[in-house]
This record gives sequence, structure tokens and C-alpha cells, in this order.
Amino acid sequence: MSDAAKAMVQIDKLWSVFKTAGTATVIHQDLDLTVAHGELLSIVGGSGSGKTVLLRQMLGLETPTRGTVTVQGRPAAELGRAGASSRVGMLFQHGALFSAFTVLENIAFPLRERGTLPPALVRDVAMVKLQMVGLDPKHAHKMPSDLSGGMIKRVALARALAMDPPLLLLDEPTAGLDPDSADAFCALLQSLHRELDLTVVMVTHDLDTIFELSTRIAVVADKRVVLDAAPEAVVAFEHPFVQDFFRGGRGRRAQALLHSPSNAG
Ligand SMILES: Nc1ncnc2c1ncn2[C@@H]1O[C@H](COP(=O)(O)OP(=O)(O)OP(=O)(O)O)[C@@H](O)[C@H]1O
Repeated sequence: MSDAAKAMVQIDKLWSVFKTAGTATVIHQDLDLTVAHGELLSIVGGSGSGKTVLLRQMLGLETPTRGTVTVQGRPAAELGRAGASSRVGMLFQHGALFSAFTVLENIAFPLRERGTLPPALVRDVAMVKLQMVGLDPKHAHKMPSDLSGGMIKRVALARALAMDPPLLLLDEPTAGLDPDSADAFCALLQSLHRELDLTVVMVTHDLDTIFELSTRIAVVADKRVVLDAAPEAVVAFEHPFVQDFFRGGRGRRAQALLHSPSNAG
């Protein structure tokens, strides 16, 4: 088996170029990244450095201008819209629930779109996913407008996992949550990562989330991944972005998590 087939995600010499009004903007240039099965990789980088575009490349929503992006050995672009949710689940930054659908209908959406399961089974599977993200069945028939921010994230996560994808992509999973809800959501992600044998790639600016969850961190700067390594190695890396991001007061406090008993071993 080739390395690309063994990896969950393999990105080789990726160029992402956007053309607007006759001007070409290069976002990624010869970017390489490999995500192995079972990792929980955080992607960090400055604002506008191309982190979300990188997630969209893994989801097949962007097409490489040059280079390749494969998921389980197949080009991500092949994922298309149909069938994508059985290989990659995506939690978008703003939850993006359908406001006219109930909680259960939102979770069931990818299953219903697939059209292969009878309605009663779709309902049962959606109910299992609802409970899997820690929500009580009594919330199944609520509308998104009746939910707290933390509950919206959980419903969106249940929908991303509806088709049991092996790869989960998260864009700023704790953004907009209060500290307690963010902690609870991190704990949920950690247990799902472990119990479902998921590979997770997340983009976040939240240092607590990064140090709580990451098995590896990839730093995007200068249009490519300048370093991907274990958290301890990344914080020691001499790069202006890394120094600003990890070594300020917030960074030092969050790094204490690396050495806390819950993260030991
Ligand atoms: N479809 C598009 N067409 C043109 N430019 C785009 C498109 N999508 C993204 N960009 C540009 O690509 C650059 C990288 O965007 P991206 O959203 O990936 O940044 P980011 O690293 O996630 O930033 P932030 O941390 O601020 O969310 C930005 O300058 C953005 O304007």
C-alpha cells in the first residue's frame, strides 16, 4: 500500500490560487501535510493564512490549482457532495443548522439525502446520534432557535457524524461558546475521538482547546506548513508566529494543560 493510501489525509505540493478581477492570489504554495489514522491534529496560523481553505480542500469543496489532496487514498475532489458525508464529517464554524428543521430533522438530513434507509430507521439512527453528543431525547423536536450555542454545536456535530465518517473536520469548534460550554464540548470531542476511532483535523485559535485535545499541531505560515509536530515541540519552535501565538500570557496559561494530571501519560 502506498503512503497516500495508508494516511487518512495526504496533501502533496498543494497550490490553492484564487483569481478575482483578473488578479491571482496564492494562498498555498507547495504545501505538504499528512494526517495519520487516529490523530487529532490542530492547524494553527495567522488570520487569512489559509486554514479554512485547507479544510475545504480536504472536504473536496475546493480544487487544488496544483498538487494533490487525497482522503483514504482517493482524491478529495472526488468526494463531491453526494456520498461525501460517509467519508468526511465537517463541523462548520457557525453550526449552520437548517432553521426550518427540527433538531432530529437536521441530524437526519444526510441520511435522508442518501435515500437508502427507510424513514423509521433514519429516525432511530438520528436519535442515537443525538444521544451520542450528550443531548437528551426530549430536545429532538425543538427548533434551532430554541437551542443554546452549545446545543447548536452538539446538533451540528451529530449531523456531521450521522454517516459514521472516519474523518471529522472542525472549524473553530469552540468559537462563541462560554468557557464552561467550551470545556464541555472539548470533553465530548475527546471522548468521541477515542470511542469512535476518529481521525480529527481542527482549525482553532483557542489555546485551551489546542492543548487539551491535540496529538499534533501543524503551523501554517508563508503559504505552507512550516512545522508539524507534537505540541511540546511546536511551542519550542523559533518562528515569529509561534512565538506570538504560544508564548504570550494566554499561551503560557494554556500550556499548563500539557503538564496537568488529566493530560499525563
Ligand atoms: N473563494 C474564495 N475566493 C477568493 N479568495 C478566497 C476564497 N476563499 C478564501 N479566500 C481568501 O483566502 C485567504 C485565506 O482564507 P482562510 O479563510 O482560509 O483563512 P484562515 O486562515 O482560515 O483565516 P482566519 O483565521 O481569519 O479564519 C483569505 O485572504 C481569503 O479572503
